[in-house]
Amino acid sequence: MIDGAMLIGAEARQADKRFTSVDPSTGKTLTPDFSSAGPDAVDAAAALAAEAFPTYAATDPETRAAFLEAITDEILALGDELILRAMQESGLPRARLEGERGRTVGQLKLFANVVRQGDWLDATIDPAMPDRQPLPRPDLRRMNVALGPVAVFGASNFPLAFSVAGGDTASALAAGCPVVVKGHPAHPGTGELVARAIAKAVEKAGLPAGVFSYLPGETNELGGAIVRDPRIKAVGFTGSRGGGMALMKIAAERDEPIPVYAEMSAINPVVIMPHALEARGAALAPAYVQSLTMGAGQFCTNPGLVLAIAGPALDAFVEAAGQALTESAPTTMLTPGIHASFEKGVEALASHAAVTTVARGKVGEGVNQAVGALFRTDAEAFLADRALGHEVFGSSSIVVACRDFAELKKVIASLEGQLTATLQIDAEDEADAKGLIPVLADRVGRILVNGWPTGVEVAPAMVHGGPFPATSDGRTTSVGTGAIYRFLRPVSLQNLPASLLPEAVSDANPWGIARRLDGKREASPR
Ligand SMILES: NC(=O)C1=CN([C@@H]2O[C@H](COP(=O)(O)OP(=O)(O)OC[C@H]3O[C@@H](n4cnc5c(N)ncnc54)[C@H](O)[C@@H]3O)[C@@H](O)[C@H]2O)C=CC1
Ligand SMILES: O=C(O)CCC(=O)C(=O)O
Repeated sequence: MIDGAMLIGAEARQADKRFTSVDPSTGKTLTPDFSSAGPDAVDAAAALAAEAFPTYAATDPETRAAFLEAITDEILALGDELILRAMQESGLPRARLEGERGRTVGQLKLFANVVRQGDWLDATIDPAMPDRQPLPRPDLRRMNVALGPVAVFGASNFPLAFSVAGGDTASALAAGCPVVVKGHPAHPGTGELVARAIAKAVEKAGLPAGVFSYLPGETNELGGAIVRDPRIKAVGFTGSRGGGMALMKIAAERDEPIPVYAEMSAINPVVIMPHALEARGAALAPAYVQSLTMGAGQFCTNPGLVLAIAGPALDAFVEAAGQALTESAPTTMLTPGIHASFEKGVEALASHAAVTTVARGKVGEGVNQAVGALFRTDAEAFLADRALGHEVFGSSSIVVACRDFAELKKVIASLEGQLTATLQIDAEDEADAKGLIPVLADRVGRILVNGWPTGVEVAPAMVHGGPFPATSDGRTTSVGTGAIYRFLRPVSLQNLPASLLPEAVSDANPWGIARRLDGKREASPR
């Protein structure tokens, strides 16, 4: 059911102030209208979350894992209503949204297994050494504990997998943190459906209602009020650099500053190494254009920058890429605002004196259509104007021709922090590529070879992060099992009698988790 409510724990409430969403493919306003949550709702949701925190954080792994799995059941039970609403609100096609639902459910299940397996607790026991000279060693036991209620800002470009029940929510709930979601105003109906599914799972699991609340709204005041609330202890965010920075500032200025894990902007350099360029430059073009234009280019992993050494092989690549882009179909963007900012970004590049427009995609009928754009410049111009390295969110990319390898390295070193870097290499390029790895690792969260950066695997070894401004904290990842560590902190317990020890570090190990005992990894009892 969608009736425009906000969810304060189990309670669906309507706010007097309302907002609407639009179908970006038609520009028409959708029904119903939605509650625009105000300060009272923030206060009530944060109070419930704080009340729920001690009980929820103390749940045993099996209870918490079963709850995460119950959320997946409730999401799947929404059936086609969820997909149809998400299609209407985002302009994304059915197949993409069905895939995204699969990813959302898969992420929750993955975190359920993570919770059961127990490595996230990092349980570490250094037994007492009462006879040690010159001083005895105390009994020390360390484990991770949940931070407290977490605010989650869903992303517009993944209305399921990075939104209400997305990776931030899944990892925070897995860590034992209640979640207050600030719903993205571009897909409030989708958000409400998923929020109601989570609330049902909370109820069925017999957990305190404050484990999850959902606050829809279109104002910056709402987001600010959630982050300012003293009961909120961490923030997960995916969106614009401006939005992420604003929330970081608010969080830092609180009486008690809190961490903000914001994933913001990136242009994801692709380096085509000389032998690969020579041998198969033109052949690389179609896959590059496909990665660039997929989903109207609305991925933070979109390949927005190509670096290579100038010459006939690069010219052939650019020509083939231009040709492929010319044939690319226009695609509906997520919101009128995102479309307008894409057009503005493309216009700024197109009118730049040092930039050539190589090609544009097909122009279509209708509103909010992304027409792909490919540009070319040289390294000197790129290095002289930082604006050329700013993200244009959508299917826009710029090829930078470098004089030689030294200049190419200079361009890489000049880049802001990025989510990804891609190397296209042949066997003969490997020696030079090896030298680039540390330079790239200094700038990005993920380095990939002979692939394309869009499409992030949800896996234990994934890093979807990177130095600022790709994210606000390059020590973390927002995708994959590592995302749980953003919402945990270590606590050391010294000389506690057995009766006071939490299960995770008690001698009996009733949860059967793998631990580190006296510096050595214990064999996993599982
Ligand atoms: N890094 C990424 O993955 C993504 C980046 N973007 C970028 O963001 C632009 C706009 O897209 P949106 O999804 O609308 O992102 P946005 O950053 O404008 O909004 C994201 C969420 O943060 C809230 N918010 C934004 N600014 C705020 C502020 N100053 N104070 C409090 N709350 C605030 C919004 O209400 C929304 O819930 C795109 O054109 C693109 O450049 C968008 C989607 C994903
Ligand atoms: O490419 C993907 O699968 C994920 C990209 C992403 O995280 C984003 O666009 O926000």
